[in-house]
Amino acid sequence: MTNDWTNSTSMWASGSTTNSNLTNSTSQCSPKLQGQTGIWYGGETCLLLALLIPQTLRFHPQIFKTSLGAGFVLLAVWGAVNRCAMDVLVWHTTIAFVCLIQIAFFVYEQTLQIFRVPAVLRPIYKTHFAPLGFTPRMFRRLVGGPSRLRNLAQNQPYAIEEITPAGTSLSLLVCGRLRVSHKGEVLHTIWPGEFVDSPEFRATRIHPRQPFQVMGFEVDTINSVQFSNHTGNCRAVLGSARRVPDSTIAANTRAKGATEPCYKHWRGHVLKSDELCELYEGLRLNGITDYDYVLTGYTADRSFLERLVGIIKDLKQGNPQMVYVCDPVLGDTWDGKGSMYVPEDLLPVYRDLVLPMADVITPNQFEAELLTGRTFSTQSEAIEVMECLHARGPHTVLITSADVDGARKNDRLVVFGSRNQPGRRRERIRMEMPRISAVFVGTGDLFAAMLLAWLHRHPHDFKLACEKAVSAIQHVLHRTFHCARELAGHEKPNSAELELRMIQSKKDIEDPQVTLHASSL
Ligand SMILES: Nc1ncnc2c1ncn2[C@@H]1O[C@H](COP(=O)(O)OP(=O)(O)OP(=O)(O)O)[C@@H](O)[C@H]1O
Ligand SMILES: Cc1ncc(CO)c(CO)c1O
Repeated sequence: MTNDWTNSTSMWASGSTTNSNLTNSTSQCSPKLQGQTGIWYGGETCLLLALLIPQTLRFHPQIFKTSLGAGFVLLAVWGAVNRCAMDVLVWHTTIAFVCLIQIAFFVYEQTLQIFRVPAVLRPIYKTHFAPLGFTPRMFRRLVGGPSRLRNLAQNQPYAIEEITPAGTSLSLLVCGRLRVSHKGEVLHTIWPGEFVDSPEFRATRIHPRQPFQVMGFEVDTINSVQFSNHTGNCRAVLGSARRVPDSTIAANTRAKGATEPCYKHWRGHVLKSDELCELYEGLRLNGITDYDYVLTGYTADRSFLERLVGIIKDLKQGNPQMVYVCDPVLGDTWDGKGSMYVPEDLLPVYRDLVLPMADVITPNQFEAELLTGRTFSTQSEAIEVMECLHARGPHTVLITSADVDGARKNDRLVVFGSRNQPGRRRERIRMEMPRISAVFVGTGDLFAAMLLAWLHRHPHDFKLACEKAVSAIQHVLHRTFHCARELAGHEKPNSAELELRMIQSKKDIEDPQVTLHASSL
């Protein structure tokens, strides 16, 4: 044993000393010091252990570094007690020091970093992520970045079949429990630490351009007009400018002193009432007319509107639960003066035939006044007008933009809502917001679409549905305005620059942060 030791000592020394030194130093080593073989073997064993521990072991990196460090410490100690090997002492002390730093870093990562992970997420980290080799720092980056913590109130749904788009996210239940049910029947429970997905959902076609489809509705669209672009506010200035797709319109508009920009040209077609009937016939023949909602907007032709009323009647007969949401597009107020931008003979059709069929309507102030024959400039008058509209049929009325009590002068815009549904308490709300100094197009359409979607999601919370609908629109408009200004530089943004940023606002449409609150009246 002692002989072996002497041999191996010479081997260590041979790298750094000459043969004569070697002989010299070996001869100087006292037998007592040579007896420190235990330390040397201990050190070597630790190094061997570091190499041998399987990488699949849970704490492999820690054990590896610790036994490496311990091995080098022992070898350094051995170097210290053995005067013949100062170089061994220095070399191993350095390596041991490096190991020590690494171990300290590990300890810091594993113990201190974990405290920077939100307490509620620590169990998930320990059970799901630590075993995969995620450090707390990586986990923090994950939960702080692409994923987010969502709190659900008691009985608040996580996802609803047919509404929540399938396959857009994967979640892990952190605490509490979720019941999975289908048609009221409980299928199973999801417990903390289990993944939550919507695999049971039938895949819904999602086209991000369509706010409805983003919200999980499947939509069959019939274009009452097929235009190249939005005709915008030219209509409001020109009065009944329908079916005059002519560049002279824009020239005229500017000549009349319009302060806001609009597209100079537009081209396209208006769908004829016969064509509408043909399309409906196709749906009917295939038996695919079981709609939950129908939403109508811009219509430029009296006979088209009359046929539409017939179709709504037919659909309601087939499905008495079907909800008809109508945006009675008639005109708007421009520079304090209201004017119609559809033929005047549409007004009696809307008033006498459409309103009695409609469940929800979204007129602007001018349209509400036309439909009731009453103007309003105060809140109490607005309430009276909404009552008149209820009396004509719709249980839910939203006045999308109004100028009451001098709001316009202060660059503000008011939205009124009223719900008067049998079996429910009557509700009225008011929302007020700053008017953005730009003229957007398509906001009325977006309003009706958002209202339908959020009323569907929150059937028992009218106020919240209105808040979400209007907040979503405001997010879209603020983003649009901001982008348009950047594009326009020092100029005033034009119509093309002010096209609504729908795609960029997908998240705000799906889950709008409520930034505008409604007051109950
Ligand atoms: N300049 C603006 N500043 C702030 N919000 C606006 C502005 N223009 C429109 N909105 C938002 O859009 C919503 C719809 O308003 P808008 O007046 O365009 O509807 P509308 O006149 O009913 O549309 P339609 O042309 O379909 O009749 C408003 O409730 C408001 O939230
Ligand atoms: C052509 C046309 N004219 C007017 C309106 C009402 O904003 C719409 C709906 O946005 C439309 O499409």
